[in-house]
Amino acid sequence: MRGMALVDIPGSKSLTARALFLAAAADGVTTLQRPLRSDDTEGFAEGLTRLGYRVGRTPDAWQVDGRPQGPALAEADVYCRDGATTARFLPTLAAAGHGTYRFDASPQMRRRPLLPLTRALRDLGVDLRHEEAEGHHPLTVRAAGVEGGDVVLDAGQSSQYLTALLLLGPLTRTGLRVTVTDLVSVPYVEITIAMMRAFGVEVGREGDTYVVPPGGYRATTYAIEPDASTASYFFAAAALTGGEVTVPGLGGRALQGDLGFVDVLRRMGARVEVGADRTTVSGTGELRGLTVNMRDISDTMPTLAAIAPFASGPVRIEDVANTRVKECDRLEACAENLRRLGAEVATGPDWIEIRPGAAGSGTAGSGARGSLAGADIKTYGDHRIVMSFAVTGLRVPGISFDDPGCVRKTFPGFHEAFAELAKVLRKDSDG
Ligand SMILES: O=C(O)C1=C[C@@H](OP(=O)(O)O)[C@@H](O)[C@H](O)C1
Ligand SMILES: C=C(OP(=O)(O)O)C(=O)O
Repeated sequence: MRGMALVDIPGSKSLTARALFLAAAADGVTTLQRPLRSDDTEGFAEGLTRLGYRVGRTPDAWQVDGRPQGPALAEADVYCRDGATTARFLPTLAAAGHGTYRFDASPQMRRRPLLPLTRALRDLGVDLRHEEAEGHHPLTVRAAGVEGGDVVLDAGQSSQYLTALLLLGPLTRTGLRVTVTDLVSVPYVEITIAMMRAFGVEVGREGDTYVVPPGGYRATTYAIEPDASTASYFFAAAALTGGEVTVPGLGGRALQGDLGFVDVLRRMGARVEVGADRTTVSGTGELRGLTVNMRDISDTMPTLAAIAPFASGPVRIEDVANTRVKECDRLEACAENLRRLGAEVATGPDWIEIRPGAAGSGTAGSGARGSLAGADIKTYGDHRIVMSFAVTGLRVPGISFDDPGCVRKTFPGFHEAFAELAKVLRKDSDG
């Protein structure tokens, strides 16, 4: 019998970060139900606390006292850890207040860019200075409120720049018009707009221009969906092993574009059912190669790369240049680790191609089950490298990680949860 599992996935990082921003900026007290408890989101909540917001936390819900006028403290020092949402959204929130706010981040996050966002904030009159490298943390915002107006933004590296500005819009005196010259990860902007609506703000669109009215946010009670990027590892596990995984709470109504990863698995041969409020992926034994554009869902690129050697044909993932400026250079990290396992891989500026089976094994086209060998995966402190190659580990014994704990960024309990799933999948394939 095939292994069947119902997997409870923790809350979405992206929804939790946005909800914390919106709650802090809203007029009134907001309750977030089922927020993600992980290093990124706890870092975000801690950052709010450092700015003087009150964030009450119980295991199942967080409560935030909104302050439409901005941070309660006139001075603060905020450490954003590894979280890009924290490092990009919080200085933007602070800009709407009055005071001097310094932001720093981990060495990993310090390396990641934010210049297009800080330039746009400066264009809007915000006094923002980078302390060391231009366009990187640490930085200081001397905030005196934001008037609003028109701004042009290149969000070709990260949609988070646009999200930050959209979230800021209702806190400006006259509203914001943001014209984008380029944009990646579009579904994340759609999440932002949908969540702003839930907090009482309607974002308009005129071609490439996003129009945000002034007037502030309304507090609410907001339930966080399970994290669709996290769910990708569990869905991939089903497709890879011939098992079946159902994730409740993520279905047709979900806001997150990363649930679209199941469409990739469907194209490869898995059976996929997306209900209104749950999604099931069943492996069929077939895993076909494909060429796929992952510009919209690039957090799931490593998930696909990690199962790609088991496909019957080449897997080519395109238009994912911005995965080079995530927690690590994910295209090279995936390629390097796949090669450590013995797979044949090529990369270009914005693509990766993985050939079936092991390099030089002459088994191309057979899926080469079993021909890869275990290795110590170099994680570069990237949670997604660990979680992705844990999926590979369902078929390749002897995989270990130089930093397994970095999953704390989005899913501290990942290893326990994944071991549970592996047990279910293994038990049923044994018996
Ligand atoms: O807005 C967000 O919550 C996110 C946007 C995406 O980043 P980019 O827009 O930089 O691709 C995604 O990779 C990240 O994990 C979360
Ligand atoms: C890229 C990621 O995170 P962030 O940009 O929010 O740090 C991620 O979670 O894969």
